[in-house]
Amino acid sequence: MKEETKNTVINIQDLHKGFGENKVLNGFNLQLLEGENLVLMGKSGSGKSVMIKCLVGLMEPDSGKVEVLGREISTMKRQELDELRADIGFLFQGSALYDSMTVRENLEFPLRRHTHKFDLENTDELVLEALNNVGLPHTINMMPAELSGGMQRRVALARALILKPKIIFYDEPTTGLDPITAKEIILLMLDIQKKYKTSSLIITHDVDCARVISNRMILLLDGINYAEGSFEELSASKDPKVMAFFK
Ligand SMILES: Nc1ncnc2c1ncn2[C@@H]1O[C@H](COP(=O)(O)OP(=O)(O)OP(=O)(O)O)[C@@H](O)[C@H]1O
Repeated sequence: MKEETKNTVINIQDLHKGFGENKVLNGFNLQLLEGENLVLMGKSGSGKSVMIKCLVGLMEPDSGKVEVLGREISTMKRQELDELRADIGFLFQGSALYDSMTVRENLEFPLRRHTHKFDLENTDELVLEALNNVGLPHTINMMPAELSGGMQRRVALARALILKPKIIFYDEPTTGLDPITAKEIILLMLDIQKKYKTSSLIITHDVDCARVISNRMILLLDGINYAEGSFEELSASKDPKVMAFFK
């Protein structure tokens, strides 16, 4: 399929957001196409989290357009936003599993929050399907503390997938993992994209992760989408500011 015929699932145009004198986003643009793995790179403090918060309606932009799955976020009511969030899976930095809950309970949690989308009678089936997707069905009754870091990340991925989201946000999916486990997570992300045709926005500093997973990349610098292109294009750039991302 040609790129221009694909649907745009996220459309951010001319986004501005500042805190007093601190102008964080200064006319930032981003389009995520259906089925695409888009990697967003930006230095610490460049505004990646601020952008994600604007995307899911947790922060109000100063100006600009933010559309997710064809809907303008600023016009949506609280309940509509909640329903939209059921179409978005999150994999946060450091897994963020609930320590006091078993793996099963962790996975059931999003199902209970979004009963409009799923029938709770199918919970067991959905939990097992999600765990099978990440190769960990045997951990269902274990506590997060009993799992290795890589296994916790995979369970967190299963939890992000359980609502069969149209879009997944990955925030530093490989941070804190050894290179082999990081690679396993990246391959799993690729498998999942193939199987469910999800569109993914991946925030990472990990150049290897970006190389393997990205169809396209955006570099966030000085509050704007400073550079955009494939990994090959950007990593061959002679612009010192772009080169700094690939060192
Ligand atoms: N609620 C807030 N109030 C004031 N300033 C904020 C708020 N949230 C974020 N900022 C500021 O916005 C800037 C961007 O922060 P943000 O958390 O988006 O960075 P980031 O790119 O996600 O960084 P990291 O890679 O370290 O997670 C920082 O200067 C931060 O201090």
